[in-house]
Amino acid sequence: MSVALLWVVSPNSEFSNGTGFLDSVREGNRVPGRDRNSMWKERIKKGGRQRWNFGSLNADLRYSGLGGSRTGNGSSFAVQSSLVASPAGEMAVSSEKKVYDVVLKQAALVKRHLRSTDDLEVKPDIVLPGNLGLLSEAYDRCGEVCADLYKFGQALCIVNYGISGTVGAFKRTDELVDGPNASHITPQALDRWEARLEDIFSGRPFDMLDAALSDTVSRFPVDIQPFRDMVEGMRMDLWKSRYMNFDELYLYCYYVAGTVGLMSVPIMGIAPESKATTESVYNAALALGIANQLTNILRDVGEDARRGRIYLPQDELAQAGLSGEDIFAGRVTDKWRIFMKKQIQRARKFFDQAEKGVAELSSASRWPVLASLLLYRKILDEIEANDYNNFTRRAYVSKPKKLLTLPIAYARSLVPPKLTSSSLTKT
Ligand SMILES: CC(C)=CCC/C(C)=C/CC/C(C)=C/CC/C(C)=C/COP(=O)(O)OP(=O)(O)O
Repeated sequence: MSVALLWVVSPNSEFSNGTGFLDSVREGNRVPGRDRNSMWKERIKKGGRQRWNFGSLNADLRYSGLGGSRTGNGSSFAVQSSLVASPAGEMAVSSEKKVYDVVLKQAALVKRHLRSTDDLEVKPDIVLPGNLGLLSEAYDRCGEVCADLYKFGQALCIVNYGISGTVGAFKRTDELVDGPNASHITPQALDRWEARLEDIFSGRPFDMLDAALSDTVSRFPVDIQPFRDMVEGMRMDLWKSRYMNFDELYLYCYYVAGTVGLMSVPIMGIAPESKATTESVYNAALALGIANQLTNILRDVGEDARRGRIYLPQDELAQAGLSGEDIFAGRVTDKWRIFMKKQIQRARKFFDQAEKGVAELSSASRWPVLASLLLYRKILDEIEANDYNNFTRRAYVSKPKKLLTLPIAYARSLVPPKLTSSSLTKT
C-alpha cells in the first residue's frame, strides 16, 4: 500500500542520474535559478503543485482557542487566557499566544507566496552542485531516514518528497537528544545545528540531506521559525525534566511536535476547494502535533520516569493528590486513574480539533494524515484498555486494528472539504 501511495503522489525523479553531488556541494557550485525553476515547473506539471486557499488575515478565533473555547463545553480544563501569572506574580504571555503568533506568521507567509507565485518565484539560489541529477539522490536519502521513522512520519514522507526533506531534518534533530548519541549532545551542538538551519534556509546546504531541505524550502512557503523552535525544544530536553503546569507542557509539545505540523502543511497544501481560513488549517496542524505528543507522553510515563523525567503538569498532579514519588513508584491507584482520564480527555480534544483540519488538506494528503491521526488516537484507547497502567505496560495498537483503520481513513479522505468544513470556514 505504501509503495502504491508513493507511486501515486510523489513527483517523478526528474533529478535522476549524475555523480559528484557532495563534491560539488563542497565546491559551492551554483545552480542557475532559471534551470531549477523550469525543473520544478516540470515537476509541478506532473502533479506536484498545490493550490492555496486565501483566508482572512484575521485569526479565526472560534477555532484557534484564543479568546474562545478551544476545549469546548464541559471540559475539565479551564480555557487558557493569553496572559498567565508567573511564579513571581508577573503577568506573562501564555504559551498558547506565543505559539499562535508563529501560526499567524506561517499563514501570512503562505498568503504572500500565493500572491507572488502566478509565475513561480525562486527564493535565494541554493548553492548546489552543477549536476541537478543528484538532488533526487538527496531526496532519496531523506526517504531512507524517513523509513526508519515512526509510522506517522513515514506516511507523511510517502505523500511528498518535500515532506521527506523536512521530516528527515526533524528526525535528525530528534535523534540528537533521543538517539544513541544523546549523551554527547551539548547546547553548543544544538547552536551549531541552528546555525546550519539558517544556512539551509539561505540556500547554503552543508550536506546532501541539507540540500534536499534547502530545495524544499525554496519551493514552498515554509517559515524557518518552526525549525528554530524545534531546536529550542531539544535544548529544553537537555535541562528540563519537570513541567509546572500545562502552559509549560504546551510549549514543549509545540516545540517538539507542533512544529512538525506547521512545517508539513505548506508542503502538503490545502485543498483548492477549501473554504477554511489558512490560520485555522495551521491551527489544526499544530493541534495534531500537540495531540500526538501528549499521547506519546501518556503512553511513556513509566519509561520516562525511569529516565528521571516527568512530562506531566505538576500542578494537576498535585490537584489529583499525586506527587513525583507516586509516578516513580508506578502504582495504579484510583487517584491515578482519575488523573489519567482527564489527561486523555485533553489529548482527545486536540485530536478532535486536528481532525476538522484534515478535511481541508489537499486530497493526496488527507488519507495518510487521517490514518495516522486515527491510529495515534487509538493509543489512548489502549491506555484505557490497560486500566491506565502506563508504568509497566506499553499501550500499542494491534496490527489488525491498524489494518482496519486504513480503509476507514481512505473512505473518509475521499470526502471533499466543502462537504465537511464548518467551524473552519471563512465568514
Ligand atoms: C491536521 C492537519 C491540518 C495537518 C497535519 C499536520 C501534521 C502532519 C501534523 C503531524 C505532526 C507530527 C507528526 C508530530 C510528531 C509527533 C510525535 C509525537 C512523534 C513521535 O515521535 P517518536 O518519539 O519517534 O514516536 P514513537 O515513540 O511513537 O515511535
